[in-house]
Amino acid sequence: MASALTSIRVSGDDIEIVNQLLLPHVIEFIPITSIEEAHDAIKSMKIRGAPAIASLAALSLSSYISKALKADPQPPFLSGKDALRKHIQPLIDYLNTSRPTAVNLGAAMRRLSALLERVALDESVDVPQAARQLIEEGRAVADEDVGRNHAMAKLGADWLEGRAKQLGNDEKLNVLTVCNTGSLATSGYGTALGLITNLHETGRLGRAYFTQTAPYHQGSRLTAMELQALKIHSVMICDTMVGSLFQNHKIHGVVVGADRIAKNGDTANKIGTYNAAVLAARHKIPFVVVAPISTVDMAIPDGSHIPIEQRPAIEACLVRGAIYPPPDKDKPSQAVVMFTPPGLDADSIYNPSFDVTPAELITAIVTEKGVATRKEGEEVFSLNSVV
Ligand SMILES: CSC[C@H]1O[C@H](OP(=O)(O)O)[C@H](O)[C@@H]1O
Repeated sequence: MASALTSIRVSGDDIEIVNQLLLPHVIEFIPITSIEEAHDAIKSMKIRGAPAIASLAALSLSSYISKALKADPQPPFLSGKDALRKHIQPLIDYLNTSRPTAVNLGAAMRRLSALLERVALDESVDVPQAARQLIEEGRAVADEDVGRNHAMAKLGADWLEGRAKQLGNDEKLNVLTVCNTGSLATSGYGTALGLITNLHETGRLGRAYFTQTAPYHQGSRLTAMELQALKIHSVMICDTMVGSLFQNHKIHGVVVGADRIAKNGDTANKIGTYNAAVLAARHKIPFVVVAPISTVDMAIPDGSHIPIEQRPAIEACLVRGAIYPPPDKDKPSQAVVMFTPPGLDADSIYNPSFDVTPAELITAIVTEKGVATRKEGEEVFSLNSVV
């Protein structure tokens, strides 16, 4: 199978991430040696993608505890259960502030907080054992990701093929995706891009279309690179061309990832997803969300409760070059081009990083547990069977 790119590399306590701000022109792995560096990498989008940022946050906590134990078998925060809880919980809370919309990060941090609470209260577990359990749990968050991506990819691919056949289609499937949901957005294989990869590997894929996904260009910079590495024949379109594509080409499905799915199925995903969903409904094209169970937030009733991250105005003004971030006085970058006249400031730019697609525009929601569809005449989902 063709190699795919890797978002995170782990060797014992050592963590490296590929700096996604430099892709596709520069492939540079940078070490993440502290909780603060992990937080910065997520916030600045050196690493992005809902599952990938959850994995990095969890791994960075594991590495922190493991390295502290190796440096000093009795670090102060291991002097007792209370000290452990008082030291570790603020680190978990801090990691959770790095980006607001993707719920996978919050789910991973809640999972580690719950374990911390359990071991702190469990008198049968001593402090070193508690520390080891936290280390293992953080690593498990990342390790579990690839297997579930393969599972949801197959479930989604099989469902999409079945739906296409129901609609009288026996050709290979042409699908459109938005943003990047592959190995660079996860711990491997991907979610929506995993579904496309499964269709390719099983000889069921016609053509994969993807949008550039301005302003961060996850499509033209990252998805293009991943599909090339996977040797999948694909076609890139500008975000504004989705309607024309649907008017002039046979598309059997739109498959996208998610950052947070509300209890009723409303889904927050990369900006531009809602546009594609409205156009897919107009053209009666199945619209499929592919995401792990950790993306579903059953605590919120609908999409109006999902926090939408507003990104810095400067990011919306740049034509992506080889080198990002924007040039600064110490390191003038030769590759970044300002796309707008100077002087545009935060009040002149609207730059939400995500939008919310209402459940009524979504045909199916796929997790590693199954495929949910809306009941006939229903505008919302019941997701209990897939979480
Ligand atoms: C499987 S990645 C999910 C989700 O994350 C991406 O956002 P970002 O690149 O800003 O982290 C995009 O919305 C993907 O669909």
